Amino acid sequence: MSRDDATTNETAESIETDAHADDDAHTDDSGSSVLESAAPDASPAVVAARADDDLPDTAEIRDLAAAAGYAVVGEVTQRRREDPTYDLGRGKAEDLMRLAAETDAEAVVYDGSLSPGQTFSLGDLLPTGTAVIDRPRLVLELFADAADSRAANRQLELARLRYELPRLREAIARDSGEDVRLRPEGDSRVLDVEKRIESAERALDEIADDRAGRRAERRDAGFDLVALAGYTNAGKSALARRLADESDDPEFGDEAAPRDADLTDASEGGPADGDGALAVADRPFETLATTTRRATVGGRRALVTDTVGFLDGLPHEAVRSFRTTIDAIRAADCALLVADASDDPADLRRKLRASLSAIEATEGPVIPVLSKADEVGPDGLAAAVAAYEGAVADLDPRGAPVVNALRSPIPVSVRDGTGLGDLADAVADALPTATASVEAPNGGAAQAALSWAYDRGVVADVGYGSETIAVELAGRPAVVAEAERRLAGGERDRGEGGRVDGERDRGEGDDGGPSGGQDHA
Ligand SMILES: Nc1nc2c(ncn2[C@@H]2O[C@H](COP(=O)(O)OP(=O)(O)OP(=O)(O)O)[C@@H](O)[C@H]2O)c(=O)[nH]1
Ligand SMILES: [Mg+2]
Repeated sequence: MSRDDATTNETAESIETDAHADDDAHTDDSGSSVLESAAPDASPAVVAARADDDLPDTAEIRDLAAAAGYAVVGEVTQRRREDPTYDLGRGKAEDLMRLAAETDAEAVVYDGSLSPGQTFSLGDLLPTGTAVIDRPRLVLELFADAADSRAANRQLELARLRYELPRLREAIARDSGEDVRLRPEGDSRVLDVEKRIESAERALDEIADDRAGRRAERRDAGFDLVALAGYTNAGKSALARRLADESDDPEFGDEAAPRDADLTDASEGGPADGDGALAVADRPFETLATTTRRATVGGRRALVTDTVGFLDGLPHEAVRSFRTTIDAIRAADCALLVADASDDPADLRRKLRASLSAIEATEGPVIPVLSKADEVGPDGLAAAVAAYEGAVADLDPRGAPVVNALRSPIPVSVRDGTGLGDLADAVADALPTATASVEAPNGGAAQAALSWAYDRGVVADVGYGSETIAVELAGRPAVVAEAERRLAGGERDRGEGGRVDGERDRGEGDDGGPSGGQDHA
């Protein structure tokens, strides 16, 4: 059945084997067909999806399933409103059961969040041994294979426990029937999971506190914090590599980076939180932990943090579990929201909406980056900008105040260098900046202060008079104020920065945390 045929009537639905491998498929009597070639080590799975208004597009769930090690051997899709029992309508769920049996599927990969009740009902309907993997569970499986740092493991554990808890409650309630002794509340297994959730939350709080402390230290050392955010596979890591001071990117042909260029988050106890590798690949969730590297952006000394990608269709709880990513984006002095300009505009809009909803709010400005600009012509770029504007219009600023922090979108290609200069200018413009002019008697003290200021990247110009030096300072407000104090002999108190001009000064405190007041375009 072709997709066009299927969409011609109101209850359009379809059952197919792998549409991308039609050559290998034969059609049987029931209208479903069987795919005969699957990777030998991959588990056969049938993909199922339902959408309210249109026949669902299964490209993304297929990619995710493949990345998690499934070979998609068939597909069942339906346009229909949600059914409370199976999500799919009963007839369609029975079709799914038959197709799963026919293909010996080890799993049904469901493109959506199933309630615990729906998961169990579908599991009961499917052949024994066919697992029900909904979208959030698929993501947990993907991460389970690769999480190898303390933070990533804790986040994964928390997401998994939050996912399991309502399902455990449902299982106990189902077993109990009329038996009042078997009630989920008070059941030792439920209490145990609740306890483990609390402990995982506490552990993550500690990691988050450590990271906040480290952000403050890095700001005190004069660094601007720039975070790369965006949907999975948008091109974040490729851009992070490009911005990093010395790139070791084999794909884009730059020279190798010495390891000490990486600012590892080694105290997290694992390599994935900052081994500096910044892996780039055309698959979802290549990056599973945040990584921070030094960069010079628009003349500013910055630390660029690459983050874990967002994904549409995950419950809020699951997204919240990935705190290190969310925190890094929210607390950055400037975040770059990377979106793939070569995506179909409807997909681009959906992915941007999902990313912005997950971010919710930031402390600093957000620069939208339309990546992979080399893959689209001027019309494609215009369509991407329109999709971006559509996504912003879709969101309510009360629920997602981040939309008020957005600057103008910038098309960028890491491959051919398009837009990188514009991006650097935009970042420099978005970062909190103060300027000051100081004249100090030339001597050992002034030279020491000057060297301190150089180390923190805030010296814009130095003029030598016969007995004085005139220093122009520009950079992070707190650092400029401190440099000015040191140059002036350290007599004045910190707060009385005197001639700090304070353009776009965000009133940054000594802890380096921006405290509001920034102007958003
Ligand atoms: N043509 C083109 N491809 C790009 C560009 N930037 C990234 N890509 C490709 O896009 C794919 C995804 O890039 P990544 O940098 O791994 O994307 P990501 O956002 O870090 O993805 P995750 O870590 O999986 O969330 C890779 O195949 C890159 O080679 C670009 O400027 N042009
Ligand atoms: Mg990445």
